[in-house]
Amino acid sequence: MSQSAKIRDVVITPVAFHDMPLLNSVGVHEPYALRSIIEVVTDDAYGLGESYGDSTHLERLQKVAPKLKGLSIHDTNAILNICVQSLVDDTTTGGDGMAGMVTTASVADKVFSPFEVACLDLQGKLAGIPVCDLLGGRVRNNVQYSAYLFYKWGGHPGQPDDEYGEALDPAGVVKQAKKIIDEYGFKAIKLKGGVFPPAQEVEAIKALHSAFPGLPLRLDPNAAWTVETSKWVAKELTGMVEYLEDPAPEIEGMAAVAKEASMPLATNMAVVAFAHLPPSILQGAVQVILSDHHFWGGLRRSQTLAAICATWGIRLSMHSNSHLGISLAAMTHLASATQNLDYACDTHWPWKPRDEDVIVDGALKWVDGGVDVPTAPGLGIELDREGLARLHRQYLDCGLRKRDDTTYMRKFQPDFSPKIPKW
Ligand SMILES: O=C([O-])[C@@H](O)[C@@H](O)[C@H](O)[C@@H](O)C(=O)[O-]
Ligand SMILES: [Mg+2]
Repeated sequence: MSQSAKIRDVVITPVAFHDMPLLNSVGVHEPYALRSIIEVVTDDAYGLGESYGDSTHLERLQKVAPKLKGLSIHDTNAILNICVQSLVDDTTTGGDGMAGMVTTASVADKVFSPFEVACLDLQGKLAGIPVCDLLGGRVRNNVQYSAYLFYKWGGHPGQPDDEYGEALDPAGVVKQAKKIIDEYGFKAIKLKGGVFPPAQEVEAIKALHSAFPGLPLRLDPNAAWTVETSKWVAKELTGMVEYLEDPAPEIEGMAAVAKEASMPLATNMAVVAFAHLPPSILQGAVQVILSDHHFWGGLRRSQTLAAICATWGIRLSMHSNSHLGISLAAMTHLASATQNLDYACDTHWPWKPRDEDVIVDGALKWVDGGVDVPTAPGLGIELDREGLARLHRQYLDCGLRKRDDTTYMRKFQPDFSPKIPKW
């Protein structure tokens, strides 16, 4: 093994960036979102990964990191094995920055993912080729993302309104969509639901349908509806949405809705690990899987998921959570090199302050609702050490150590219940 392919060090830095009060079925986003930034270091270079920033997840990353020293950046199978073995007794669920919405993803896959991405970044740098080439080569030069709308408060309580302001009814949602689309040029729209009674959210989709005729729409209540309610919504929105995302909980609930819904059902909650695929396929529960390399075990395992989906006629989209530029770069390389990942991907990018990131500006270019796939070696991004230090300082000062949308919501609405299904 050449010296420069050997892992000399792994550095994990927790960071926090400002977030807006976005509403969902489990509560509301806190003023800061947490992430972890992973640097895998060789003698000559570094590779970057990004993951969740909750303390439980950070502890898991820290447990694995020292064991990677001395391994080759090409031996990602050995890295995965170390993750599996180190975490075999870890049966705690959650603790990963998903606020209890995704609870059954594999712990080892979540921990492995940022190390794998960082190794691919290094492999690309070493070979002088972009990560998408390591993944089979780009099939698209620009990866499309959707306008990801949220019901939201005007600002965090006690603070002035943010640049997006309030969106609590159909008119507010349409106004938000116009602002986001004007700025980014998105060509598909997703509304995060599960916040208001379903009839109100149906009205919001109808308002979007009139305001943006022809644009593909999606509604995602994060399993806040019963099977019967889901069937009613599906009927109301026939011909208006390209897919309905996680209307009801669990594979069985989705399967029952799928029997009657006219549109495809999509998920990032019921099917979130390889073990969920057989029962879901057997029951015809979902027609679209929202992949997410952060919990499906990295970029290559996401491509394995893509191959399984292609085999079984399941379509692919991409899920997101609040994230920074390293994740956006990784998502973009993956989608550019995965033929059947052809729905516009989700991203929380517009909700992040433009001046808060850990990568040097300019590498990721938004063009016509998508990101141009970087052509520089590796992920095509560089670490902005000043930005990293600033967001790490923010992490230390903000006091948050896990994402907890429910507790934050209860400060203002003490009787709030995150129980699903709600309606
Ligand atoms: O950011 C949020 O509130 C979302 O609800 C997120 O946590 C979900 O995981 C996600 O975007 C989804 O599609 O379910
Ligand atoms: Mg979803």
